[in-house]
Order: sequence, then structure tokens, then C-alpha cells
Amino acid sequence: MTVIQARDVSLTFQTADGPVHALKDVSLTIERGDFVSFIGPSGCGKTTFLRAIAALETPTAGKLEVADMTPDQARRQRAYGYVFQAPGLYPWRTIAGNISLPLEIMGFARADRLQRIARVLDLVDLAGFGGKYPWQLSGGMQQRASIARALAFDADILLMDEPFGALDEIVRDRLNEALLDLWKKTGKTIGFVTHSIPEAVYLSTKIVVMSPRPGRITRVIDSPLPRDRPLEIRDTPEFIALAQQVRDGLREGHSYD
Ligand SMILES: Nc1ncnc2c1ncn2[C@@H]1O[C@H](COP(=O)(O)OP(=O)(O)OP(=O)(O)O)[C@@H](O)[C@H]1O
Repeated sequence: MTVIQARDVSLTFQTADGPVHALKDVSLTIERGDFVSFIGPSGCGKTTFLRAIAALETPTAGKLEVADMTPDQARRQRAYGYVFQAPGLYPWRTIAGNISLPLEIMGFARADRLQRIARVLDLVDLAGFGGKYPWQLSGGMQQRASIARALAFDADILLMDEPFGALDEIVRDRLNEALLDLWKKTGKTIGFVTHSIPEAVYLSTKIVVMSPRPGRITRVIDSPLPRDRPLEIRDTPEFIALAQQVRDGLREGHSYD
């Protein structure tokens, strides 16, 4: 079942220095339960594409459908959760309070909110930390809390814009494992922006390689790796070959010239 469909999506920003073609003729189909990574050098339109899916930007041409709706309808139906690069937690609210906020805005009853908060804290392995304040948690724990917040209203789609970019490699490894586990448990469809080839290959069922000026898709690689992936899978020939394909795709786009 198709969950996200982009057909010839283009998006041009008008700036003082002239038009910036952030996306040009981007076509992509994302199926239910896919884990799709977007990888490419700075400025290739990864964030713009994710924001267009989330109705935070409007394409200048082409068609974009999210759960059979326009992005705007999907936003109003709360069809997805969105995780930003920085955790963006309010320091004056506890972790539970932060997770509760969007639920309060959406009008969930208190008992329902408490139940949902407990469930998502458990999912991201933060059970027992609901009463802490963000500054009492490590960076990795804060990012997990922000994922919990995006999961709390149980949308089928999770959009994540480089959520682990600012974290060190050891923490990132652990969060990658935790995210895969969560994806397997919940069956959600995930769109994930990253700069890291190993992260994209480790997490994804589909890797979308993009290139800049104008922002476009140069390659879509379907992963043959099994869904069960211990971290050690990164040392297997299959993983290394896949990483090489991504690298070739990035080079094809002249991304690092
Ligand atoms: N609001 C905006 N106004 C004008 N130009 C913009 C705006 N947002 C993005 N751009 C431009 O659009 C292009 C694509 O940006 P985008 O942030 O989507 O790239 P990205 O691949 O996510 O980059 P990064 O990896 O650095 O986050 C860039 O050239 C950027 O400068």
C-alpha cells in the first residue's frame, strides 16, 4: 500500500539572489512500513522534501500525496509525527509534560494522555524518566524524548530530519538500534534524513540518494538486507557492497566535486 507518493515535485525558493531550485522533478513512492533514508550533500533538498511532505513547504509544481490526502489534509488529520534535528524540548516542562503538550493541544483527555505518555516512554526506553526535566537528561536521552513526543499520538508515519546528527557515534549506534527495534514493533513508515552512509544503509529498506543544484533524486536503492539487523551486520560483504552503491550514487551526482 502506497503511503507517500511524489510525482514530478519541484520547489523553487525566490531569494534576493535569484531563484533557488531546492527540488526539481522529484518522483518517489513510499510503501507502508518502508524505512526510507534520504542522503546527499548539504543543499540537495533533503529537508525541503521532508518539509513538503509535512506541509511545512508548498511545492511549486507536481503532485504530492500523503496517506491518500494532500499534505495539508494529512497534517490536519495528524497523519505523521515529525522529529527535528534538535530535540526542542521546553526546559520548564518535565519530559512527560513535553510529550503531553501536543496531546493537550489536540484535546486528548488526561487519562488517555497519561496512558500514551507511559507507552511511548517505554517504547524509547525512558520509562521512569517522565518526571525529569530535559536538562537532567543526556543529549541522546533528550532526542529519544523528542521521538516519544512524535510517537504519542500514534500516527502511522514518522518523519525524522537528521535526528541523531549532533550525537557522538556510540550514542548514535545505540539510538539506531533502538529506532530499528521501534520500527519493527510498531510497523510505522519512516522517512529519515541523514548525512551518514552507514546510518542510511543500516536503517533503511530504501535509500534515496540526492544531489544538489537543482535538488533531485539520482538513485533509489532497495536494500536486500533482512529486517532483523544486529549492529555487526555492518561488517558483512552485503552491507559493504550496499554502502559502495550509495557512495557511487553520491559520486554520480558530482556531489563532492
Ligand atoms: N526558506 C528558504 N528560503 C530560501 N532558500 C532555501 C530555504 N530553505 C532552503 N533553501 C535552499 O534550498 C536548498 C535545499 O535546502 P535543504 O535545507 O532542503 O537542503 P538539505 O539537503 O536538507 O541540506 P542540509 O544537509 O545542509 O540540511 C538549499 O540551497 C537552501 O539554501
